[in-house]
Amino acid sequence: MTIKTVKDIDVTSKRVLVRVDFNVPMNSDGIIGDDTRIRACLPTIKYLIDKHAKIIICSHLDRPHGKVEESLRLAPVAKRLSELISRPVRAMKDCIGPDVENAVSKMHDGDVVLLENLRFHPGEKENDPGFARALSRLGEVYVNDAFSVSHRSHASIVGIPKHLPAVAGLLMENELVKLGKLLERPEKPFAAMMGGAKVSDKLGFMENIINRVDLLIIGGGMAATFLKSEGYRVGKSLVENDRLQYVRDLKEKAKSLDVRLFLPVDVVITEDIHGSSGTRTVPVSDIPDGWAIADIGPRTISDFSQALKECKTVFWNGPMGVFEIQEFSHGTHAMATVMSKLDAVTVIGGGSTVEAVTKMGLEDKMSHVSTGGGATLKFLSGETLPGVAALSEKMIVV
Ligand SMILES: Nc1ncnc2c1ncn2[C@@H]1O[C@H](COP(=O)(O)OP(=O)(O)O)[C@@H](O)[C@H]1O
Ligand SMILES: O=C(OP(=O)(O)O)[C@H](O)COP(=O)(O)O
Repeated sequence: MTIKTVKDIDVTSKRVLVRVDFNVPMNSDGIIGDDTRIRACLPTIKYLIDKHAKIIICSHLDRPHGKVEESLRLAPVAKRLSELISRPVRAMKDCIGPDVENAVSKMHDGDVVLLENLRFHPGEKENDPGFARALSRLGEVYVNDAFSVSHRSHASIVGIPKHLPAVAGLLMENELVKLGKLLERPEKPFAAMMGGAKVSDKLGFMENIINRVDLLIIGGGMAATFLKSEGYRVGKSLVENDRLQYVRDLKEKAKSLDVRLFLPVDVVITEDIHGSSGTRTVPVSDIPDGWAIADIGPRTISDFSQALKECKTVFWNGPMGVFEIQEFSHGTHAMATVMSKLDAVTVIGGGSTVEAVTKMGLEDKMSHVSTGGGATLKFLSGETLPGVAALSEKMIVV
């Protein structure tokens, strides 16, 4: 499939609606913890500025469940973007409606506006046709530069392209080219290391990636569901109780495909995942009721490190523990350090995983830092992302 990019169409003086993923870590004071995802979109935004387009940017932030949450407004992101491109970025109070349409109609060439969090409207997640239509009225051309959310069939991803010429942004193009190479011929052994907290989403993608990898390494918030499926007591750890049989089936499939599965053998536990109480390191068989897994333990770090050292290709998505809290960051830091020293193709993906690796200053030691977590996992499973399928295809003249 050959898709059109922003360079294949005329954007000069046009209203260009750009879907990005500015879902960045931000605290309650609006301080952005890691701006990687904003910087990643700069090539597209700067290209459009150079071409004198009118640039209307839209994004989600976190998961506000279809209603306004003051702490999830995008104004701090507009401020950061403005600093990065050294020009004003107007933050709108909504993403659709007469005020937005009015503001957009008054834009000059080279102006940049950032619409409010798309997920304040339930229509975004529901892919409501009316919401998609209202968004599409703002632009004359649509650019998808949000690779990391293109696994979601949301209105701004698959709905808008029904109404506007739809092309890929330069970040999207870069992700597809780099990850496409990995997908074509991954040098073996190929490992996927999975962690993080979006357990049910990522479990869904695992049954496909398992066909491609030789090793599957499970840590972070994914681990407890696997351990519980083997009969371990996991206290109040993050568990997807309705996916236990799915996980058992997945393990059977791994066995039949000769995929080696690595699970934690010891874990760091806590009574309070937010870090205010003490911690203990225990074998996975000794997790008391009322305690939760917050990180992988030292024996597990050693096992996982040994396993990774055998590999020629490694994809890692999802922190090994609640890395935002220092006591629970050792597993994530250890795996990042090991990956940075491997003689292998190393790909990391996902907002939190990239944040952890960037904070350690190790991003340049990886072969590719993908903005996507779930999206990258789905792409590397060989599935077409709905957001990519929705883009206009290039005509190849033979
Ligand atoms: N054992 C665990 N229990 C609960 N949350 C965890 C655990 N391990 C990691 N996490 C959390 O997972 C979150 C990131 O998950 P996720 O969004 O799936 O990763 P990514 O953004 O890299 O795709 C982090 O905020 C981290 O604190
Ligand atoms: O952070 C994201 O994905 P990731 O956690 O897979 O890296 C994207 O912004 C998608 O967010 P979503 O998983 O709430 O749809």
